Amino acid sequence: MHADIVVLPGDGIGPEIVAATLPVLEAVASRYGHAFSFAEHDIGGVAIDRHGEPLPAATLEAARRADAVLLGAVGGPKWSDPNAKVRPEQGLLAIRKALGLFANLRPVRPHAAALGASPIKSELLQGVDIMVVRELTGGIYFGDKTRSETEATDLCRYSVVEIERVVRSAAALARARRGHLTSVDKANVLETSRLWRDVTTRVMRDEFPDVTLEHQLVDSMAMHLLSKPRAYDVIVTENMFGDILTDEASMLAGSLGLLASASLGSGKVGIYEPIHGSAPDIAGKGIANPYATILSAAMLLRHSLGLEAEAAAVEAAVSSALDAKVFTADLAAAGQGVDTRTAAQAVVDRLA
Ligand SMILES: NC(=O)c1ccc[n+]([C@@H]2O[C@H](COP(=O)([O-])OP(=O)(O)OC[C@H]3O[C@@H](n4cnc5c(N)ncnc54)[C@H](O)[C@@H]3O)[C@@H](O)[C@H]2O)c1
Ligand SMILES: CC(C)[C@H](C(=O)O)[C@@H](O)C(=O)O
Ligand SMILES: [Mg+2]
Repeated sequence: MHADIVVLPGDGIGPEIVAATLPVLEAVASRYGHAFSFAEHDIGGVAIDRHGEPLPAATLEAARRADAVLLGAVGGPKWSDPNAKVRPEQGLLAIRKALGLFANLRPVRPHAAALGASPIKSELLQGVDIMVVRELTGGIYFGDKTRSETEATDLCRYSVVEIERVVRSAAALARARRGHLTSVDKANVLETSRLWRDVTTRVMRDEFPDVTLEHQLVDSMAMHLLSKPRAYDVIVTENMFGDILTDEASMLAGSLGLLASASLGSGKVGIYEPIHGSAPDIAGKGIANPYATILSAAMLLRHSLGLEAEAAAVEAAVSSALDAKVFTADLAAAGQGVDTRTAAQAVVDRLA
């Protein structure tokens, strides 16, 4: 098949991990007889520097026309002045919203060879396989904001429709997996969470009676996630809770550099990006872990291009590289670790 992939490297380690991932997609294309074309565009801080805005119209237009979007990361100290008028992160939020990507799938599957990198006891991690579905275009991220000399506000708003559609996405995934959905909210305090709980209960009762539903408050969820991670199958939650819980969940896998994501809507185009950020502390050193981005490319093959065998081959190649202890510094023993390109090459070699 032929596919047009828009590539948005962004800032910090973004260009490094994206450059490491494109050869993996090229290797897939050559092994399976596909033709992928890559068109690079600016987003985030680099777009502010070059175009004065974090999401240039040309970037959004290209993304709309593409089959899929592969993104690195945005942001960094250069653009983090609290009084700055425009921020790199606005570009990311704007493209998610503009493309209607309301469901952000973040799989958490600790790999046996990397268990030693996790601060959690290995016996709690065996067999952990969680899919977090984070609502991505609503909630406090997108509500009205105000700021005066003496106070500031961020409005948290959810509509019934916004909750229904993401719960349906998560429940469909649960049905195809182990049949269990955990909905995370703060219904003991927040009105938006009480609506979330009511809508979720109704959708599950009426449309997914075969999927078991459990409600969990977000604070205790943060604890249970580390103390009994095997108890979870699919977790669905609102935007900010999902952001925070998935960075926490990365510690089950051993590194933020291992967690991939797919941002999906009702159309064909999705954005595929690691869950981590631009990692300013290691940017430019060539040592970032590329596996999260490579695994995001696997999700791109699966969800936007429908290439299941190819996606599975990329995942198997990453697993095999991990089995062979091809570890970047975040996974390796102190003072050790291969560079970004070496890790990515190990994946390419296994696909050849
Ligand atoms: N999707 C995105 O583009 C995205 C996501 C999160 C944060 N950010 C932005 O990134 C900037 C930095 O944020 P932060 O430092 O809080 O979070 P971060 O995720 O960039 O980094 C947190 C820690 O994890 C490490 N890390 C992250 N990715 C890694 C990788 N692939 N390999 C090895 N180590 C890795 C970093 O070195 C750092 O120590 C901020 O501007 C933030 O807004 C962007
Ligand atoms: C950079 C930021 C806007 C973003 C988010 O909060 O969605 C990031 O943390 C993520 O997880 O993708
Ligand atoms: Mg985040």
